[in-house]
Parts: sequence; structure tokens; C-alpha cells
Amino acid sequence: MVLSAANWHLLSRSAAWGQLLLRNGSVYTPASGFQEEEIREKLLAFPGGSVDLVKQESGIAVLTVNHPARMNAFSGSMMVELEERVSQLEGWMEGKGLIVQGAAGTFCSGSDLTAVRAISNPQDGVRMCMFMQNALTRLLRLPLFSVALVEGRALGGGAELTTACDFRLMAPGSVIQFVHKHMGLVPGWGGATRLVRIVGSQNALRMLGGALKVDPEMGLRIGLADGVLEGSQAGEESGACALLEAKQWLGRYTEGPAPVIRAIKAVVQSGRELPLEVSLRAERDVFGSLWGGPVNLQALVSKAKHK
Ligand SMILES: CCCC(=O)SCCNC(=O)CCNC(=O)[C@H](O)C(C)(C)COP(=O)(O)OP(=O)(O)OC[C@H]1O[C@@H](n2cnc3c(N)ncnc32)[C@H](O)[C@@H]1OP(=O)(O)O
Repeated sequence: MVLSAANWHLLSRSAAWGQLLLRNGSVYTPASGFQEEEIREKLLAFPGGSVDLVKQESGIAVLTVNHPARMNAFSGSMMVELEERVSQLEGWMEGKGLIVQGAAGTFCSGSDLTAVRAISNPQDGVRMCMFMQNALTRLLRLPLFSVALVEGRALGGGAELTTACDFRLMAPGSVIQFVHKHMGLVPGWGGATRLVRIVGSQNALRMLGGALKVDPEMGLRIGLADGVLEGSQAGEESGACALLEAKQWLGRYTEGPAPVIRAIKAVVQSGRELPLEVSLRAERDVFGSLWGGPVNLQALVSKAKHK
């Protein structure tokens, strides 16, 4: 069976595993009683900043959390924009990689405390948390390799955002800190659940319980960081260099045809989330979509040697 990228996507959307990971990528749906439109309207009442997406021909996109006046804190409208950008990425069949960064040399200081104060009743708080859990779960489930480029600080919800990427790259002097305890909170955007899966429950307990400032050295040691940037430049140039370095770093994983790169992410993602037998079937389906396909046949013809 020879499948184009578009047909591969159709197959993935129709198969059982695809329904789980792609079409029904949200955790909370109208069927489970979640009225997304209601909280969307409330969030839009707290504007400021933006979440910008640039898709490049190389198949790598850059998502920028952009609210420098508030250290890139998420206003309500930015939460809505994040969800919209994730939708755009879900429809981008040529996509292979994604870099998530903050504007102006710092990552993100979590939720905008001005907006949070205005919706501090528990009901709206839980709805906001469900909205963000949906958006970040869909971000992590995208069939492309994602990396959080952490410069400056990733605090609170900003730390949670880093865990919704496949990898984290830290710049020298950067810090990832789950400050929730100091705010009388626990993570609510899915960050605790994802953190346990990344660093294990002991490290997660230490990080959350002590509101630890994780620097690049500690990040590497506990497996939260996947790499540290060299970053010798200062100021604006430093941001451009960091982005270039992140693109080069990601390139080692995204080099190659999109259907294969996306399939690799899909099989790992199903292994991460699904019960063993369901994941094995998913792997079989993805394998079947590539076997005998153009890339596979080309490799056979060229008698590839893996020295
Ligand atoms: C489920 C989600 C849970 C959450 O995310 S709760 C939020 C967790 N985040 C925080 O508590 C961050 C609080 N902010 C800070 O600790 C510090 O501002 C921070 C980020 C270390 C930066 O410190 P400095 O470099 O000294 O800069 P600064 O304090 O003067 O900040 C510059 C301007 O940014 C503002 N800002 C920073 N973080 C914000 C936030 N999360 N929400 C709203 N505004 C925020 C800060 O108020 C200041 O504004 P202004 O210049 O005074 O008008």
C-alpha cells in the first residue's frame, strides 16, 4: 500500500489509535460535560500579548509566547490563541518539528496574575485548567518533534508548558521552577502528571515540594533537560543564536521525509499513553502505512548500509 502524506493522515484519523491520539486529542469534550465556549468567552475578556506561530518550509515551526511586559505571562486571550495555534499545527501535514520559545529572552512566567485574580472562583479556575489541559495535551500529541527552548525563567504555568514538549533545551543561566506551592497551588495545566513521567515521582516530589529552581546542570542530571545551549552572546543576538542552535539541535531528529518523522512520533506517543496491546496495534497500523511506501522502496533500491 503506497500512501501519500495526506492519505497517511486520513488513515491515522480513521484508525482506533488515531481517534484516541488525534481526532479526540482533547481530554475534556462536550460529551464529558465540558463547555469550552463558555470559558473561551471568559478568557477573551482578559486580553494582552499574543501567541505567534511561524511555519517554515523546512517543516520546523516556531511558536512564541509573546507578552514581554509581563515576562510572557499567559493572559486569557493568549490561552485562547494557544489553542488556536495548536489547531493550526494539527492541520499542518508537512510539519516535522516545533520550537516553543518565549519572546525577549525569557520563557514564560505562568498565568497572568491579573487575569487569575479576576477569575479566582474555583469553578472558573477549574474550567481554565481544563481548557489549558486540553490545549497542552493536544500540543504534546502533535505528530512532530517538539522542543521547549528555555531562556531566562519558566515559572509556574511556564514550567508546565515546558513539559508539554518532547524535549527541553536550557540556555545558560535559565531556570525551570514549579512555584505553585508558593502560590498556594499545585500545577493544574497537566504539568504534575507530565513531570512525573519525565523525571519520575521522586524528582517530581522534590521539585514541587521544594519549589526547586532547576538550573541547566540539575536539569540534565534529573532528565528534565535534554541539552544545554552554548549561548555566548548577550542581548537580542543571544535570542537569535539560541533559536538557531535549537533548530540545529532539533534537525538531527527531523531530518528526513515528513511521513516517516511523523510516524516515529506517533508510535512513541502511543507507547507513552496507551495500554500495551492498544499501543502494539497502533504501532502495527503505523508500520503498515509506511511498509512498501515510497520512502521504504527508495531505501530498498538504494541498498542502504548503516555503517
Ligand atoms: C496553573 C498556573 C499557575 C501559575 O502560573 S501562577 C503564576 C506563577 N508565576 C508567578 O507567580 C510569577 C510572579 N512574578 C515574578 O516572580 C517576577 O515578576 C519574575 C517573573 C521572577 C520577574 O522578576 P523581575 O525580573 O524582577 O521583573 P518584575 O517582577 O519587575 O516583572 C516585570 C513585570 O512583569 C510582571 N509580571 C511578571 N510575571 C507576571 C505574571 N505571572 N502575571 C502578571 N504580571 C507578571 C510584573 O508584575 C512586572 O510588571 P510591572 O513592571 O510591575 O508592571
